[in-house]
Amino acid sequence: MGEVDTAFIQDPEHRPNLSPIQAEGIPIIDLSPITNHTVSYPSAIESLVKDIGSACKEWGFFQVTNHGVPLSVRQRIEEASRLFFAQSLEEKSKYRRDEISPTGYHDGDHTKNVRDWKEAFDFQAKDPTFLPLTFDEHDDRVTNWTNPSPQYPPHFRDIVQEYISEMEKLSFKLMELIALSLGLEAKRFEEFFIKDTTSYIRLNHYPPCPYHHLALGLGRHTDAGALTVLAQDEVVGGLEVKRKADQEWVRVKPTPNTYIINVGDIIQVWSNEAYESVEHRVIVNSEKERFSIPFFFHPAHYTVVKPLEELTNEKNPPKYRPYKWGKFNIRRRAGNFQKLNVENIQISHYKIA
Ligand SMILES: O=C(O)CCC(=O)C(=O)O
Ligand SMILES: [Fe+2]
Repeated sequence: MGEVDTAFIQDPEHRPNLSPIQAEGIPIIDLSPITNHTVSYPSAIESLVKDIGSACKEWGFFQVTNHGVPLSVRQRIEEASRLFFAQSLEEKSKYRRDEISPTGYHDGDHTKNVRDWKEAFDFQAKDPTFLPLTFDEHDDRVTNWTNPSPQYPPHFRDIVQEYISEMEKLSFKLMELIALSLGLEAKRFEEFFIKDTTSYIRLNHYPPCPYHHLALGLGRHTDAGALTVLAQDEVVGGLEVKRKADQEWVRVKPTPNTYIINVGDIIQVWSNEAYESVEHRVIVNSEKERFSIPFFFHPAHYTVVKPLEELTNEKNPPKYRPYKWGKFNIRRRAGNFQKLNVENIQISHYKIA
């Protein structure tokens, strides 16, 4: 990534704190009541739903154990990610994302107009994925995105696809628990994700950064989708979450074979802010590289997102105007591509004042 480049330098108030607060409080939730089929007491599920509800309310984040995702599937994708990024830039650039085909390799992302110290590879869960061609509200044209197929490492596509299907299974289960925790039917959200999902996986590689005190691996942001399921590197931490209780950045300590879950902007809107999509960011390390793999669980592009009727009433009127998910999504992704002169699209733009 070359020499010191001012594009990476964060404003002083957004620079990392070099003696971070380690988060003890981010709840670790044991999913065995739903993954272990011998456990079928309603009371076990009931307390699980309660724990998920409190975590979503208090943190917007939680970690899961006994999640049912085979460790071997995770190890295979982690290995594939390492092998892919270890190649030369020339090789990786053969699979570079562009405005026409926005999946694949990229290393020039910006978050809030500051460049992120990382490289990444995006892979859609459905191939092809249908999305609006432009973010112009009046343009109904739809396009399809397909995934590139790197030659190396061997079986890359199969490995990634196998992992994605595990992530989808887990996400459907989590959405059921979240629905129950909001007092809704377990399958309330299912219809939005069954057909034409726009979910995708991102392989992230954060190389060591010589000016880690000035730059970030990924600038502060909320996730735009419904849910994110993140596999964080087991050794090199770096994810920081803005603690709702006091607005301090706290570091999420890596725990082997757990997934970090956070609710995204869509759940914030559906729940009419019962649950909030919390800001997070990634710190880089001066010596060690770090890898992570978020899975972004996203509905079909034509989904109109708005506060659910069951969760709003006269006393608690809708806090957001309806918006089309696909338009919002591609506008956000376009903003990450390059430096814009305007602020990137945020969910707050749809807030009813
Ligand atoms: O790398 C991480 O730990 C977090 C990544 C993330 O927040 C994102 O890609 O949206
Ligand atoms: Fe994120």
